[in-house]
Amino acid sequence: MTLDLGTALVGAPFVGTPLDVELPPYDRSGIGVGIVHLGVGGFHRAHQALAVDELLRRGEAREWGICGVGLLPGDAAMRDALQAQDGLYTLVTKHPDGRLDARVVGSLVEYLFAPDDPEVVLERLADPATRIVSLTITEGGYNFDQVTGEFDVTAPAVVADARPGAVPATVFGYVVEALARRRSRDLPPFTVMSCDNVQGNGEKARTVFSTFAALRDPELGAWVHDAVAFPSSMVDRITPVTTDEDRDLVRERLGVEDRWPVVAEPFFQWVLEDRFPLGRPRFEDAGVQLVEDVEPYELMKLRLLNASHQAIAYFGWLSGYRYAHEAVADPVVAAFVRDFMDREATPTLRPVPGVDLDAYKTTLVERFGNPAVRDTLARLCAETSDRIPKWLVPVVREQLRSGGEIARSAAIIASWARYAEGVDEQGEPIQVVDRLADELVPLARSQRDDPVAFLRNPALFGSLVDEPRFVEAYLDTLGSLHRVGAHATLEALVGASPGK
Ligand SMILES: NC(=O)c1ccc[n+]([C@@H]2O[C@H](COP(=O)([O-])OP(=O)(O)OC[C@H]3O[C@@H](n4cnc5c(N)ncnc54)[C@H](O)[C@@H]3O)[C@@H](O)[C@H]2O)c1
Ligand SMILES: O=P(O)(O)OC[C@@H](O)[C@@H](O)[C@H](O)[C@H](O)CO
Repeated sequence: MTLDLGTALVGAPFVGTPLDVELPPYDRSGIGVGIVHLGVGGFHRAHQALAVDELLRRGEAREWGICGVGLLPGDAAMRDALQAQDGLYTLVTKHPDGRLDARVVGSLVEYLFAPDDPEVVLERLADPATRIVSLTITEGGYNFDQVTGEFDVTAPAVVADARPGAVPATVFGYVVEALARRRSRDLPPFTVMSCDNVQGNGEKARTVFSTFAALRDPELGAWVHDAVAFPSSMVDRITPVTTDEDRDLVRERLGVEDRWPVVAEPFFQWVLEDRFPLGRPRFEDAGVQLVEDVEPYELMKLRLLNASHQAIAYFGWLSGYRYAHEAVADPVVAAFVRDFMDREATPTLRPVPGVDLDAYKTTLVERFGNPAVRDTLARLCAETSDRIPKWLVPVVREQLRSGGEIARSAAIIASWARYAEGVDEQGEPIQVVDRLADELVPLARSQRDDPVAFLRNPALFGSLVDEPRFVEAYLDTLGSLHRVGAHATLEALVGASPGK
């Protein structure tokens, strides 16, 4: 028997299913919207929405249901899937030994596709019941300069949204217009909770939203800056892109017909600053760590997990692997990643309360190696210009300042430059998915004649091209990648590690 989330469950009591899937055991009617989430992709559905579902199962948080909002044209597919299923979807947790857990998540009680009716979204945001607006809009969504950290006021979509009376199209236009409406109605502002992999994501969100608001009206900008709370967070759960195989698995092994299930690893972590003037759900009851200062956790995660993902991505792809678990099953790749973590990323970290960093790093390599998750290197190789400058370049800068090692970080950047040439070691094309691909691919191709061409991009690398120690290490790897290929280059890098 197959349970169709689009028909069987809507409006029906979630009891009596013969299937081995946990259904929401709570009554979904009457759950109020207290959170509006912008950017409902895989991650939100595997993480925050799960936490709220957990609270609902405990009989809590009935005023904290989530209204998901898609802002970009590409979100029409999520609208079609979720609206057909009354917001329900299956979350499958994949254990390394092949075991699966599955539950149908019921916390997304509404989904709005903003281009369908911007006014409905604005009024949902401005509604007094909305007390938290959360975001997973990707690193690129914040529209700030990688080096200066400043909001790019020249982006055409931003300029258009800042015009008086504009119908919003960007996240900035929506959030700021809604805040302006609340202010004019004497309503307190909602809390803006960023859940993106951006260092200092709360402060970054404050900067970009208040700068945008000031373009409309300087007084509004000052009010957004001072009156709106922007708690920072560290979020962690590897959530790959859903595939057709995942849909088949959900249908065949679990008996659920789901237009867009989500799959994730078992690990879940969320460390959150406790700054919610209008209140919040009791997230701690769902395993969330509420702390005063999130920064040490963020740095640990972005520099050990996310930067290591980039260490695996291009070397792995050029070595012929297509999945993260395949790449780290190769002892040379695993040794390289661990060396990078130990010798270059770790020295830049502050002590992290309650965390044994050695154990954390060991767990990370195990998580990358989970064969059931099937996280693709293609996902990790995408949009690098929003990732390496944010997660890895700061490591290089700090190590240069302190006289620490930088060979592996330089090698990771060189592996990106080699990958960005758009042709692999067998001469097969590589599809470079990056908002700057049109600029980066020709630059990378020119590096056979002009080896530092790729580095001459201050928006991505600042002045690294003027740092002789960095450039020497970078050129060593790039030359080796061209001469002997990715795997032999990694072997040499690992063999050259002190202590090996
Ligand atoms: N996937 C993971 O393993 C993971 C883990 C931790 C954190 N995250 C964070 O979550 C983000 C999203 O990841 P995902 O796996 O859900 O990706 P996804 O591609 O499934 O979803 C991304 C969502 O963001 C929206 N979006 C993208 N750019 C936007 C913009 N400029 N303005 C407004 N909306 C925009 C998209 O329309 C989509 O709804 C990541 O970039 C990262 O910051 C992801
Ligand atoms: O999704 P992004 O763009 O932030 O980065 C790619 C991965 O490194 C990231 O998604 C990790 O899987 C995630 O941060 C694990 O919690």
